[in-house]
Amino acid sequence: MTSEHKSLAENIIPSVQNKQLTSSIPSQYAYFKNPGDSFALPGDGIPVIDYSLLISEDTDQQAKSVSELGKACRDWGSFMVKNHGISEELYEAMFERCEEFNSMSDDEKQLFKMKKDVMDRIMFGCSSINMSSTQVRFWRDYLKLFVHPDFNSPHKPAGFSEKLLEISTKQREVMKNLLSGVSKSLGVEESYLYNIAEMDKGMDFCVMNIYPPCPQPELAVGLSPHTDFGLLSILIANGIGGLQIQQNGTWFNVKIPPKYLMVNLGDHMEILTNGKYKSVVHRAMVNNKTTRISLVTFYGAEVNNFVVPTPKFVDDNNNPLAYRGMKYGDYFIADQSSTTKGLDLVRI
Ligand SMILES: O=C(O)CCC(=O)C(=O)O
Ligand SMILES: [Fe+2]
Repeated sequence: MTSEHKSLAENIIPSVQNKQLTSSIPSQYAYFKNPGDSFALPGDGIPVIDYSLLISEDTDQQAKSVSELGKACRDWGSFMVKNHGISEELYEAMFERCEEFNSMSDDEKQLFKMKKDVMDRIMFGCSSINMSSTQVRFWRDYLKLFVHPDFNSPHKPAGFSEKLLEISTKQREVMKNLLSGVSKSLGVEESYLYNIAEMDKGMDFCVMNIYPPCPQPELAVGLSPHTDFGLLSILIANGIGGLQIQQNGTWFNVKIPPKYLMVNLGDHMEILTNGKYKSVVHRAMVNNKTTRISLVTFYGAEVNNFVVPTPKFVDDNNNPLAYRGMKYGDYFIADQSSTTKGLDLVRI
């Protein structure tokens, strides 16, 4: 078993479970150089979209919500969603299963490690997926799953797969309505983004991030700054803070209230809109008290869909073509496995 396939718990935590020995992290996990580098302001101004209004039959209410959504996409590239109709109990039950997964022995978890490449339908691992592409290790374990068009999930712990399927199905509906709202906010037909990216056959990629308590949280990082691939990502966490998003160069702490979803616009929203809406830069912090778990689903195009800026958002004067086209599957593979990542793969 190579060390990157072991979980953090197996690699590091047993040796630090005895708290007397736990004062420092191994040097390859030291990310922040200065104590102020992880500073962020309170994210109280992060927009909140009322989903019930977005899908309301009342056209005035809906138009108001669409306009707020457009502003959130332009100003932040991210927003929270309330009144989405998915029960808090379902998410709580899911996080219980996530904790059970985390408590399984390393040998059990290794059943799900990457066997071939980043297109493996189920992948468990530690730190980042391709160790050679990041110099510093991330303080996290992950379980990556393709959940659409075919649904994949570990067969244990009991109930994990059932709860995840229920969440995937319900969130897909929310994603579809959010894309309708975003399309309307762009002045195009409501099914525009969904159809152009062939989202009915779209690749939904779900990642469970597990960030164990860290003895030096001011030095380590759970995930370094990045943007997500796909049109948008829906993120929930087990009530523990750690996510930070960047707006105009300033970092903000995200506190996701229970019953809310966090939504981040992804690179393919930026590409399709030729930069009118930007994917949001974000990172994950760790703490020294509690294991934080986040569950993120990246909603992207059909794997063979050639994603290219929409002509409507390109003109020779103020909006020259800013990104070259690339097949979604190729972008995903490159982003996950090469040193060139994210929009640098396609920026003109
Ligand atoms: O755990 C978080 O809050 C962030 C996770 C994330 O950004 C990701 O998985 O891409
Ligand atoms: Fe992310």
